[in-house]
This record gives sequence, C-alpha cells and structure tokens, in this order.
Amino acid sequence: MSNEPERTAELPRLSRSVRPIAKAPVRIVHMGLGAFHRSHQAWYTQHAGDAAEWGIASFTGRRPDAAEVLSAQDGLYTVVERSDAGDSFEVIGSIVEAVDGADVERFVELVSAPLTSLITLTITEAAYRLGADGKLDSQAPDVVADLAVLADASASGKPTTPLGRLVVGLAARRDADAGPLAVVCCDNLSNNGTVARKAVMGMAKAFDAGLAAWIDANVSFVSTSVDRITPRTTEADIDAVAAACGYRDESPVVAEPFLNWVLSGDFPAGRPHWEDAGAVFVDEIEPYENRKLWLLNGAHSLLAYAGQLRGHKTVAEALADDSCRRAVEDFWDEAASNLPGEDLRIHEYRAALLERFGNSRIAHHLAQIAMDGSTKLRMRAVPVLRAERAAGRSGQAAARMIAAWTAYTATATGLQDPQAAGIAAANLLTGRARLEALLGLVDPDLVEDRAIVDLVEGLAESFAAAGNLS
Ligand SMILES: NC(=O)c1ccc[n+]([C@@H]2O[C@H](COP(=O)([O-])OP(=O)(O)OC[C@H]3O[C@@H](n4cnc5c(N)ncnc54)[C@H](O)[C@@H]3O)[C@@H](O)[C@H]2O)c1
Ligand SMILES: O=P(O)(O)OC[C@@H](O)[C@@H](O)[C@H](O)[C@H](O)CO
Repeated sequence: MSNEPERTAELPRLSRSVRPIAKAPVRIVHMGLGAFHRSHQAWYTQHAGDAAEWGIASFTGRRPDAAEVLSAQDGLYTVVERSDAGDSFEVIGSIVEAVDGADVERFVELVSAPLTSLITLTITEAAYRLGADGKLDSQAPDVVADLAVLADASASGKPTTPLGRLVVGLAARRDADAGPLAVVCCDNLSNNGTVARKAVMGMAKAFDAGLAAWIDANVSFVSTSVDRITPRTTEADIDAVAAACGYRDESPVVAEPFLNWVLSGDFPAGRPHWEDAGAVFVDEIEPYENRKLWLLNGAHSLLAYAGQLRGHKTVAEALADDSCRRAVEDFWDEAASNLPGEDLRIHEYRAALLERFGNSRIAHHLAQIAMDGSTKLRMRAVPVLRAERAAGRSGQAAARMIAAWTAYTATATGLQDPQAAGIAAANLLTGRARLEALLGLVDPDLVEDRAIVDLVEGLAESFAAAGNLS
C-alpha cells in the first residue's frame, strides 16, 4: 500500500503472532468496515469487561480492499490516538474476521448463526437510500436491482446494497429459527434506529410480507449517538506507526482522544458490557442525537462548504478563519435555542468542540465531510432552520449552511452525492430556478416557502462574491 521507507521495510507485519491477542467467538456482525467502525465500536468492544466473549466479523461495503489488508493482519490494527500532546498507540483485536461485503454467503451464514446477537452498521447516511420524504427510495437503481434479485429466489444474482444483504441475512435467520437479535445503527442520522428499521422494512415488505412480520417481532433496532472524529488514514500515518511500534501495520486508524456512545433500545440476545468502556444507555436519545448532529456535524458541514469556498482544506484551518468561526458560532446559537438546556450542558459542549475542531494534528479534510451533502443537510441544517422559523426567527445561520452548499455544488468537480445526477441537472439552470431545484433535492418543503428561498438566495449571492459569509 505505501512506498515503505527503508528503515521500516524490514519490520514484521502486524499479526496475532506478533501481538498474541486471542480471538473471541463471532457474536457481532458489522456492515461497513471503515475507519470509524474501527476507532469506535471495535474499540468499545475491546474495552468491555466481557470482551473475550464478543468477536466481530466485519464486512466491507463496496470494495474488498479493507478486508484484504486487515485479513493479512489477522484482523489486528493500531488505533493512533492523536492530540496536541502527541500520539499514543493501541492494538485492537476485537475484529476476528474481516470479509469482503460481496461475500454474501458468509454474511448470511453468520447472521443466521444462533450465537450472533448483534448486527452493527456504519454504512454512511446515503446508503439507507432515503428519499427527500424520509422513506426508502424504491426508485433508486441499486434498490430496484436488489428488489428484483430478492423477488427471484431461483436467480443466481446477489444483492449489492447493504439493505438488500441485511434483508437476505434476516430471512436466513428466520428460516434457521436462530432467534431474535438487535440491529445497532451507528451512522450519523437522527433517529438512526428508526431510519434503519424503516429502510429494512421497506425492502423486506416489497420482498416478503411474512419476513416483514418476523422482523417486526424479532429484530430490535437500537438508536445511537456516536462520536469520535476519525479522518481517513494517510501514508504518513502508516509510516508513523511503523516508526513508533516496531511492526508494519498497513491499516492503522487515527482518531482524536475524545469518544462518546449513547444507545437506546433493546438487546434481545445480549450485548457486550460496553458501559465498562464508557458507553451510556438511555431511554430518551433524541436530545443527545440532536446535540451531536446539529452542533458537531452541522458545524462540520458548514465548515466543509463555506471553508472550501474560502480556500481551506481542513477543519482546523477553516476554524482559524474568523469569518468561518463566526458563522459556526451563529449556527450554534440558533441550534442551542432549540435544544433542551441544562442537562445537555451546551456551553461546555460548545467549548469542547472548539478545542476538538482546533486539534491541528488531526487533518480532517473538508472534502471528505462535504460528501453526500443533500442527505446530510436534511439532518444537520433543515431541522434547525424549521425550528427557528417556527419560533418566529429567520434561521439565517442554518440557511447559510444550505446556501454555502448550493454555491459549493457549482464549483466542486466529481461531487459525491446520492443525488449527484439531480444536482448536475440543477446546475445547468440559472437563477431562482437553479436554487429551487437544488433546495428541492434537500427537502421539497423548502421550495414551498418563498421566504426561505429568498433568504437562501440572498446568502448564496454573498458566496458567489468570493465566499463572503456576511
Ligand atoms: N469518521 C467519523 O469521524 C465518523 C464519526 C461518527 C460517525 N460516523 C459514521 O460512520 C460512517 C462511516 O464513516 P467512516 O469514516 O468509517 O467511512 P469510511 O469511508 O472509512 O467507511 C465507510 C464504510 O461504508 C461502506 N459504504 C460507504 N458507502 C456505501 C454505500 N453507499 N453502500 C454500501 N456501503 C457503503 C464503505 O465501503 C466502508 O466499508 C459515516 O458516514 C458516519 O455516518 C463517522
Ligand atoms: O462521517 P460523516 O460523513 O457522516 O460526517 C463527517 C463528519 O461530520 C463526521 O465524521 C464527524 O467527524 C463525526 O461524526 C464525529 O463523531
């Protein structure tokens, strides 16, 4: 993967013989073997008091690479905790099997095994294939293709979307009479358990009404608020681990020291003692989710679009720009007015965010955060805008995030978004028609409100004038 500097080329590759960590039995199946899963859920599982009972089989989403690299290391990798004070290194061994997501046979085998108690998800917001109305987009080409595969049991085709694979796995679990289990959604979505449930049920119903009823009675969808800033790994990170640890790890993960996990829901087949590692279990998750999605992720999206328009590359760089920082603080003021005050300790949370965002040793690239904006803005900007307007205020700071996105879409090349085709078509239009087409992709209701379109239009014009944020 990297061009190994000479001094590290002779080092042994990280594996369970280099670091003898016993393998726990697979009881968790994960979908979305990315950086975040490894810095968060796998870290919490390793730090649970009963970690020896809980192994994870982790499946990639779209490509086999991550599974191949990790398999060559027996599932082991290094978490590099990075702060201004320096780096610390820990080998994580809770992933006992790393598998290409296209290996649907192995996925089905594990989901239908009675020992499997949990399916965790970090498949990204866009992968839930929700339309602007919040329901499964059954017209999305990959959903249409998977529904066709599911409908024809005799066909040799395999589902390609995570939802299709999950539905096939759950059908096999029902057929094997392997008992209930929990699906734990760890993507940045509001009400993520409910969203996951809707998406799975939407696909299951179209496939087999009996399966939908079985899922309803046997599968618990747990909602979670997840937090740990985890940028993409770089070649320099790989070299830093080699230099510090004395082994070669081709797949380390760099993360900030802060981490947080709030969960709400039932675990009918049990779960690790994640609370030993600091996870918190609550009855009412919405305030925690909104605090995190609006204050942290909302500020991230604002910085991603406004910051890039102003020539910045990372979160820390954009935050050091007074204009961007003011736009963030204004957005936080609006968001905070719509969060229940004391329990959530908003003041402390904001102060901590400024410190976390300012961690300049974490190179968190705005281009990565900017992806899938149409889905993200629906959860990060629109609810605050709506709440502000319902309270008789303008919602200008939330509208600014949307305005920045509209300006960004006109400049970005190779935009990654589930609505990329619609965005490209909108950008062929001009003036008000273009703006309305873009807003409609985020949320059709926005276009119905003339005052909102006026507000966003005025703010977007400022961006066109050299990224002016006022
Ligand atoms: N990185 C973070 O700081 C962070 C923090 C909190 C929550 N999250 C959540 O975790 C998700 C994943 O983040 P990451 O940093 O691990 O990303 P990543 O790119 O490292 O990994 C994403 C994983 O999901 C799969 N995937 C991506 N898009 C898919 C699609 N359309 N269909 C199927 N599979 C798909 C990928 O193949 C990969 O396995 C985020 O989208 C977010 O919801 C991330
Ligand atoms: O991961 P995404 O793409 O949903 O959002 C980008 C960032 O806002 C996000 O990864 C945060 O860093 C993370 O949510 C912090 O816990």
